[in-house]
Amino acid sequence: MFQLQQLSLTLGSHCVLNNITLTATQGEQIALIGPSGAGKSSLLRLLGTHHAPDSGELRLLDQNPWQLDRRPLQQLRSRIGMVYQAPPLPGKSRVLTTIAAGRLGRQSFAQSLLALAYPQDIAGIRAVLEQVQLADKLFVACDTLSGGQLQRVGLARVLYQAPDLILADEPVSALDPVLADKTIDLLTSAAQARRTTLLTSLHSVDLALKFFPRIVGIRQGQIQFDLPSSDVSPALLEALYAGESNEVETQLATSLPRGARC
Ligand SMILES: Nc1ncnc2c1ncn2[C@@H]1O[C@H](COP(=O)(O)OP(=O)(O)OP(=O)(O)O)[C@@H](O)[C@H]1O
Repeated sequence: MFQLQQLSLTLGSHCVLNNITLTATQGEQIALIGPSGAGKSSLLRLLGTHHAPDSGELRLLDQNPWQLDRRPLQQLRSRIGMVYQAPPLPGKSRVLTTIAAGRLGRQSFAQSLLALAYPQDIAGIRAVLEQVQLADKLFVACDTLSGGQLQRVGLARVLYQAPDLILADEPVSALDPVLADKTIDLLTSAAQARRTTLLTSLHSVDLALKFFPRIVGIRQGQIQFDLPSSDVSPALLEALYAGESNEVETQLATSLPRGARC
């Protein structure tokens, strides 16, 4: 499904990912945990092809995205679903249209225009909204929703897209604990039903251990452990989260000269 081999990423003058080796097979469900600034979002964005690595090898759905032309790269991206902490949804757009847009990458330009102007599959869109308990919001504009509701619309859009790989970055950060639990349950169940590979960053270690069979701990841009959840001990977690995130960022910022690479 994806393979990262000794991969490094520098953003600005920060070495944000350093020598990452990570593999996932089809249908695997992995939680990514670690302190703030550890590099979780950067790793997800790199897998989502928003960042190109400085060095190392990346295989994504059996392809190297950075060797593809524009059209095949677009097709590859349409097979990846990103769930964001704050989904970049167009405020004036209705929820119905926003969710219909989840499938645009798989359609022709003409089909896409038609689907946006006159969404056909209203029953299918309503069904995914029901899953995130927002069926009553089908026709409302996105800018009338709360942060937690927007997060769930973003998740519904990816469920509707039905991609081969879901990359979720803090998908429940705006939800209360009960709803967060239900939403991660839904995400993992939906992924399991379709054998979709799922990589999710989470600040809640409890949710990670409860729902994910495999846990990857990341700190200062490096993988600290990659273990079955049953093997993640309190000592490992203490070491992973030791110190302040500010300290981590300061160390990364000061350890490299401006413009340096990992
Ligand atoms: N565009 C950028 N330019 C320069 N540095 C960046 C950029 N994006 C992220 N960083 C830095 O990369 C490091 C990792 O950031 P990232 O957002 O991946 O961490 P994270 O583990 O997701 O943190 P959080 O849990 O707080 O969301 C941080 O030090 C951050 O300041």
